[in-house]
Amino acid sequence: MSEQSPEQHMNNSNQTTTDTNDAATEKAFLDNIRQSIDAVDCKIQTLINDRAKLAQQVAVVKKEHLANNAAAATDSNPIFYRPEREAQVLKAVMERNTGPIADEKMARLFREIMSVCLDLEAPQRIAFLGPVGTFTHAAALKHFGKAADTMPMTTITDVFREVEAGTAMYGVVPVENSSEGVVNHTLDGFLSSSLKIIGEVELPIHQNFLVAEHTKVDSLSRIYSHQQSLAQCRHWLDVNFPNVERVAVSSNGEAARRLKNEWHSAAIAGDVAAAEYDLHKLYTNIEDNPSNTTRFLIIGHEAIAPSGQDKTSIVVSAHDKAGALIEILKPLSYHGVSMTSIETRPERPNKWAYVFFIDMNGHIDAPNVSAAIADIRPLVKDLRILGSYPKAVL
Ligand SMILES: C=C(O[C@@H]1C=C(C(=O)O)C=C[C@H]1O)C(=O)O
Repeated sequence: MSEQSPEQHMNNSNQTTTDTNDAATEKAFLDNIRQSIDAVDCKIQTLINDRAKLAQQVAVVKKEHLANNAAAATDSNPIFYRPEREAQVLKAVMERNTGPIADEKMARLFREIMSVCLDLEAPQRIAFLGPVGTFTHAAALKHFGKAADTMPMTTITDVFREVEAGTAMYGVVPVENSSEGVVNHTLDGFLSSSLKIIGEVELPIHQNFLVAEHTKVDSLSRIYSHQQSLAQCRHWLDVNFPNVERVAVSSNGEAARRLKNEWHSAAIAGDVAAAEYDLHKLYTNIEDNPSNTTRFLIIGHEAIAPSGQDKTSIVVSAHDKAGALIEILKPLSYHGVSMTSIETRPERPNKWAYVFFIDMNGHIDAPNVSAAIADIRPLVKDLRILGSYPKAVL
């Protein structure tokens, strides 16, 4: 170390004193603000617990109601989950929000608080199209919150079966993707099941390029993903990894899982898979179409009360005659009900016969919706109401 003159030393120590003073002032400021944060946290914590206690009171009322109506009850367990009420709570949070936290982020915080409150009333078992880390898993967590007990299923049919059997209380299945179209397995599931649609959830599909800690990024020889995700990132892959083999696997979750034992592979998958398998997001939002969205349905047994902003889904089996579809749609227009989607599926086992899945705005309890459906009934071979449910809020 070089010798310093007394003068230099003095200068240095003056400098240090000033720094120390600045640092001390800053620390005092921060300590002060952090004490205020601690005080606010204390209040928030007490209030969240107050909210949870109120939810427990609601649970007691629900149980008493069931006990008092035991003769009429079809099930020995009360229904704790109320999607229409949850949708109203989330909408109210967004409407009264003044910031600086964005409306949707604030609603997501409340989504998690409600999830924990509902879990306290009764843990919710939710079957979803697995494995863990798929977009359907992300949709289940988005809809029910992280306190829900999510159960991965191998196929869409398994999700329907678990909910029918009561092993799971609700199920989450994909129904349509904005670029790839409808998921036929899900629509067909309703043809052989009496389950209802009790909710919907939309998820923007953002893909990440994932690597593990041990991955040698310079020597990649394989990129795993579900074939739909590989297709959604085709252009990005052509530009960035034109010479690396793309391997389609059964799901994005499976793609992420494979990286555990392979140092020369990468995966394309969403955030839930990255977190679940502890992977690093080397590149984010690599999908070619940034507005790519998938819609999922929540299936269950109960009819849902109106939330104020609802949809109704029906499936009709049309007569095999010219103009049948036009006749079916006329009552919707006559009663001022707006149709949000229509899908056609073959009515198996009848060859060349078709069923139509029709979604419309409004709850079945709304006079115009029930009148339109009443007018459609005599025009078709069969009509089933799949459910009325709150429109996706988040
Ligand atoms: C508290 C209730 O039960 C559940 C929990 C909710 C909540 O935490 O706000 C809302 C609806 C239900 O899913 C209720 O029915 O009001």
